[in-house]
Amino acid sequence: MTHLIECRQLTHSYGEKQVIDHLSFQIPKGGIHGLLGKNGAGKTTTINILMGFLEPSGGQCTVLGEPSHRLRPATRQRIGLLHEGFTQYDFMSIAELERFYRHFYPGWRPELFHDLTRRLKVPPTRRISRLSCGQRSQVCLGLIMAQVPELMILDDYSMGLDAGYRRLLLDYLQDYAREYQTTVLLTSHIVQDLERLMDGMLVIQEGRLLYQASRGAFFQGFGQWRFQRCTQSDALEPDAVLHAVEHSSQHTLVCSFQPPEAVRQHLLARGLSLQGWQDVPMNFEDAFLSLTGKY
Ligand SMILES: Nc1ncnc2c1ncn2[C@@H]1O[C@H](COP(=O)(O)OP(=O)(O)OP(=O)(O)O)[C@@H](O)[C@H]1O
Repeated sequence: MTHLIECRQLTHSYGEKQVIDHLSFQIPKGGIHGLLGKNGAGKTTTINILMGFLEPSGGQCTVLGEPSHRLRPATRQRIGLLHEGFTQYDFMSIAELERFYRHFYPGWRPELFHDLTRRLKVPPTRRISRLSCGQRSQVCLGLIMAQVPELMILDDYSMGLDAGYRRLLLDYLQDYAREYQTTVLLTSHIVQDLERLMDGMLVIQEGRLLYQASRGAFFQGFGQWRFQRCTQSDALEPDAVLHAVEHSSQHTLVCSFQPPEAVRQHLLARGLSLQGWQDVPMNFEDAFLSLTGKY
């Protein structure tokens, strides 16, 4: 099996509203993959389908080689899921929860749980319900790491985490994925964190696949340029070459997956003079916003 996840023409509706629209993608074995999109794009719904919590209205979805809505318990054991920092059994203490979980996972590594939770600086006898949101997320991450799953799905893993712990986790997760050969699929709204972390990215918009590529291919292939705004540039619209067009008071900004010279020629052919033409460097957040649109 070369792909741990395969979705083909997936659709899903809540009542009349279709929120996943013929979504097809594959996640190969190995690496850290970002599932990105704006609020309401369909990320959590997709994860709920992958985990079998929702049966898709149409299309196929296989996870670890099995249909996602019919995963066997033994297959589920190979998947570690973080669901927006949520943990059941919040009446248990941190130590009780670790003892409870360890029975379900043959490869349980208590030292990985303790390694991540000893930084909490709260006693292990503290109940989960008495922890802050970020502390609870840290316990959840410890529970998932200790499982040493083949596939780790982290939905909004950064929820409630402070900057220091997020940084620690990014380094930890990269080493962990390499050492234990775990394939990671994650979502986060803190896209600048993902720039260093991800090997591959998958962007969904209104339930459809907008873009999938390796991180390197995205940065190499996607560019942004600006030039002086004029009457002709005000009339520009996205097309086969221009992915997006925006205007500030004095400039027009265009972004594209085409090489700079092809974009220039495309604009010159439309009669633009391209005065002050220059490349606009982008960090990952800029590039993500140019790809998906700001609002
Ligand atoms: N149980 C539900 N019933 C009806 N509509 C729902 C339900 N859950 C989600 N939706 C709608 O489905 C769409 C996709 O929601 P989803 O939670 O999958 O998005 P998301 O990409 O995870 O968003 P966010 O980044 O805000 O967490 C949204 O328009 C949302 O309002």
